[in-house]
Amino acid sequence: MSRHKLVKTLDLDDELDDYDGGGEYDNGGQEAGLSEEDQEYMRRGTIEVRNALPATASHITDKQIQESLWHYYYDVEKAVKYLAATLVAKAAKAPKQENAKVPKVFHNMLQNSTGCLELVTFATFFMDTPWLNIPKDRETLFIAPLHPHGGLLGGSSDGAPKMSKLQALAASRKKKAQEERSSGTTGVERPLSNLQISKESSSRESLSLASSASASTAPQKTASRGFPLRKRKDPNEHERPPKVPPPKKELQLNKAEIPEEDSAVDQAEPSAFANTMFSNTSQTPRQRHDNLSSLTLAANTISTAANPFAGPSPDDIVIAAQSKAAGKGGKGPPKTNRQRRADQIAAGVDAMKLDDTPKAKSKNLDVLAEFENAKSKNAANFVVIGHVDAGKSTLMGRLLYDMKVVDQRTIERYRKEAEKMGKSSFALAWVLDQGSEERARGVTIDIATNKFETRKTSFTILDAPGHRDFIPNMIAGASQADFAVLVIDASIGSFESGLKGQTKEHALLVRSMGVQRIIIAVNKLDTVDWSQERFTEISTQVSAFLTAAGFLSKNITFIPCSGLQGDNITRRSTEKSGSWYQGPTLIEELDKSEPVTRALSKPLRLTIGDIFRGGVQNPLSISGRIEAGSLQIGDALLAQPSSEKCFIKGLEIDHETVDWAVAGQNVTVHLSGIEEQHLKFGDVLCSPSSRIQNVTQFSTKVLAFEFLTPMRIDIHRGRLHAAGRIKELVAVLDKHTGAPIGKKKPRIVKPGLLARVVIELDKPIPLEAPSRVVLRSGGETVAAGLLE
Ligand SMILES: Nc1nc2c(ncn2[C@@H]2O[C@H](COP(=O)(O)OP(=O)(O)OP(=O)(O)O)[C@@H](O)[C@H]2O)c(=O)[nH]1
Repeated sequence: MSRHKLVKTLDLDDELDDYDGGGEYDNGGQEAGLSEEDQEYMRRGTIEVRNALPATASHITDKQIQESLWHYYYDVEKAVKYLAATLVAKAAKAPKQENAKVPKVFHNMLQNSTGCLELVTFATFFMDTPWLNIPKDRETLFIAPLHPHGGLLGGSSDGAPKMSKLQALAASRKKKAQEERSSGTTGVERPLSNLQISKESSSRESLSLASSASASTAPQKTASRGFPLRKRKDPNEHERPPKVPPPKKELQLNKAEIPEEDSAVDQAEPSAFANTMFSNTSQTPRQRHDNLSSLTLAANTISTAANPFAGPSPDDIVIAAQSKAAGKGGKGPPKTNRQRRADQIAAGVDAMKLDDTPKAKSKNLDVLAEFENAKSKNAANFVVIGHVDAGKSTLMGRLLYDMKVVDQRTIERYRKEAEKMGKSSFALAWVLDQGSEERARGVTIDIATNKFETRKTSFTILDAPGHRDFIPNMIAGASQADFAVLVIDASIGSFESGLKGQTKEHALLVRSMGVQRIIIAVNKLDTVDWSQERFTEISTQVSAFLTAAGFLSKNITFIPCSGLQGDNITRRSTEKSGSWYQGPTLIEELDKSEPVTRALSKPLRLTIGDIFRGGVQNPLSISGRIEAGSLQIGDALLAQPSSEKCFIKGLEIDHETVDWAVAGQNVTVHLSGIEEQHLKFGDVLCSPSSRIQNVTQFSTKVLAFEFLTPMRIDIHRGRLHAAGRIKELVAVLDKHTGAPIGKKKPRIVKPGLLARVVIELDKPIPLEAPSRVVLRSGGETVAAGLLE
């Protein structure tokens, strides 16, 4: 039978007849609403209650007994107790008085349901509830507050018998202020006079304010390591008369142009805040800084301008008293309010970084000439890619161990710790997987970098995570790589599943990001008894795929190995069954790396890979790879997209202090004149004279990995991730010539096709041709390509 038929056969009237309305019983006739069973209970209960009640309860009606029985679910004992306590005991008292205590609302409520409320009170109604029968000696004693609250928090203090000291203090200030105002002292003069910071308190402030005007001498480099120390303050500085800062524009205006309080109300000057928010947007960052600092000053001024609080606030008094009490024998006398205010201003100004003069003097080196003369080793970065658990970290751990970068003792320690976690096989991987989550999960999460050197080359390893969830981190690593090492798990089943998984995706990604050379480590060959057949099978399949992906055969090398056992990594395999391989070991193949061409003479581009605080006096530092150009200590930099200027205070390469660095090097830069909030991963540092532009739209030639339509996407360029959308599919392109083919503006681009698309970004980001970008959507890589 269909559901419709079922519905049709329902007789609504019948259904409604059966419905009793959900109520407990009919008010009009209780008996009428009771089932036969209930009626029997009620009859018997009434008799039992009647018998149990004392003779003095003869006035209690059957209806009242039945009400109580109904209420107590036919519990005779409770009903008797209730009736005795209410109707018998209270009968002696004046019913009028009792009723007067029952709130009307309660009357009504009971009237509706029981009709016998005139004898019920709150106390009696709930008297049988156990939590109310508390012995007298255990009852809580409520003590009403001595004085009602009032005054400061908005309540009226009228009628309050006493005021607290704080309230009294505030009230007296308010009064005093009103008196002052009526006697002619304007609210503007006071803050201005407050700005004349007293000699004894203003050394910090004057230092901060004056420092913007005076160019500081470049600090000397520390002899030890890291980067130059901040310029030490003159120890006698605080004894000198303070340099009074040049008055700020807004404040001068206040003083000169507000003659009368009334007119000030009518024709108020724009506030510092308004100036900052609505002034010409074309102003320089420095001007914005100035405005902001004015804002801070004004904010401090405003806080002191409110006359009732011109003196120490009640909080100040309490804090001062506390510090006095706590600070007996402490660090000197508590500061006065004025001193504290001066400190606040100084801190505010400090925070605004008025002083963005370089902290380090440039040696004005000819960096390119220095680089030529240095005859440094060839340097190469390689990214280690492959499907999850292919053995990438283990292989690199082995390499570092064999190259004596990591010692035996460390490996033993890792082995013991890993054993405790039931992951002893991961001991070598722990050399790179340093994070506790990585170790606990046995999975690489973020790029791990490490270094080792051969006679010819200084290598930087970028160990990428294999898990698909961390592909953005892999992209970040790949963007810094000169070539790639693709690790493949040769064990049965793993190679096959890896090929479907990230083996192909990673290889495609690195190729799309400009990597041309790839070394394939066919790993875990120990698990297939060094089968040459397996090695050949894997090599053939992968080679076909890689050439299709655009790698030239001459740039593809296969090496059979076992990272866990160390075969063919830095030494030839000692396995008999592996003797068929006579090719190079991994390290020999790595050492064949050609010197990488560096964009030395191009404008500086340094993408921020990491931001941290550390080192002497906690400077703000970043690290990343210089993609183009060069830099040296003392250079001015511009951070994009924030367009904030900063200065190089110190430089480090491989934990060694250096004076300069060039394209291709991974560098740590200690910065001055910039706050952390103006920097993000993926931001670009450039030279202010040849800045990278922030863009909101760009055209790119991409290889589609998935179907492309006008859709939302994430754009990845190294560490830079940004949200945006494919605004337009311009054309499908010929893979060899790059010329448009088919119809213009296709509605969809199929996987495997090359296409030109226009991307629109949600926010401006620093991008320029010929950057390589990866487009991802819903956790999938949908395309990768080159900015045009
Ligand atoms: N038998 C054998 N096992 C290996 C070899 N290399 C790695 N393994 C094991 O494979 C597992 C995964 O190794 P990892 O080095 O963490 O793999 P990974 O590719 O770095 O993993 P993700 O970075 O998380 O993708 C560990 O249990 C290793 O001990 C090898 O050559 N032979």
